[in-house]
Amino acid sequence: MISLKQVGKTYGTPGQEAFSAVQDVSLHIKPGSIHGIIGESGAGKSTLLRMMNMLERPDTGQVWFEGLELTGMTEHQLREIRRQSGMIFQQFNLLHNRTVARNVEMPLELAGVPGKQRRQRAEECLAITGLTDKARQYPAALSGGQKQRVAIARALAPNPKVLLCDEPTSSLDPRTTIDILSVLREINRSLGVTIVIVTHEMDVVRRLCDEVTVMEGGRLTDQFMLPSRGAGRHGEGGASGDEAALSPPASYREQLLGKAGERE
Ligand SMILES: Nc1ncnc2c1ncn2[C@@H]1O[C@H](COP(=O)(O)OP(=O)(O)OP(=O)(O)O)[C@@H](O)[C@H]1O
Repeated sequence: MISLKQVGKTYGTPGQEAFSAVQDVSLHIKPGSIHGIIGESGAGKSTLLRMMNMLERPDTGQVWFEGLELTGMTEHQLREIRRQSGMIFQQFNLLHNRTVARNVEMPLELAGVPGKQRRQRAEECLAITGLTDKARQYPAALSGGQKQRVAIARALAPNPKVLLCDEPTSSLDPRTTIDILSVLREINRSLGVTIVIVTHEMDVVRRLCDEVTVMEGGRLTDQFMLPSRGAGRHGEGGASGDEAALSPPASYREQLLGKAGERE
């Protein structure tokens, strides 16, 4: 699905000290999987995610998407590829002067899809995320969890193969986090959409992911599969987001596999 081959990214302008945000990372995202990228603040997780659809161009290495090498493509060529990869963010990024339905229609408008088709697709996507009754509301009238559902519906509108999720639950309370994770899980299960999710919360990985990559100081320091997603694995709490954020990266494997193992 997506392969990163020895990618690296350095930030900085001439005259400033360069900062190496990601170094020599190789990673393969399997089709149909839910892949977590976990690590502390500044570890390079978002940069890595944004390189997957070339919103951030790597300085070194290659990015492959569905057998196509993106690294040499022009912005014009990348636009089509980006339609196949929806993105969602911590802060939802909705347009406040548009209704919920018109937010969801937005990527279709940009792609030149005719109005009737757009409205129909927006309805379908809002049904998938359980927001049919909110179509005519404005974002200001919605809760955080509902706003994120709108953002997910909008990302789904162009029928992407993958959803790239950058800390999608970090501004939500624990109950709403669980709701959003179940929406993502259902999208993966019923529509076959591959999901890549960046998070600093151990519990998000534990509840949702099949495989996890650990980032530390711009480098990939560990990668492992999680036991198959069963009722036991989803049902229990484990470390809270705050505890997880304080955990040293070296212990992610132990904590994730240990906790999952206990419940098996
Ligand atoms: N556009 C930029 N210009 C300069 N430095 C940047 C830029 N974007 C990111 N960085 C730096 O690169 C490093 C990695 O950032 P990145 O956002 O990828 O990390 P992260 O693991 O996602 O962190 P967080 O969880 O806090 O978002 C950080 O030190 C950050 O300050």
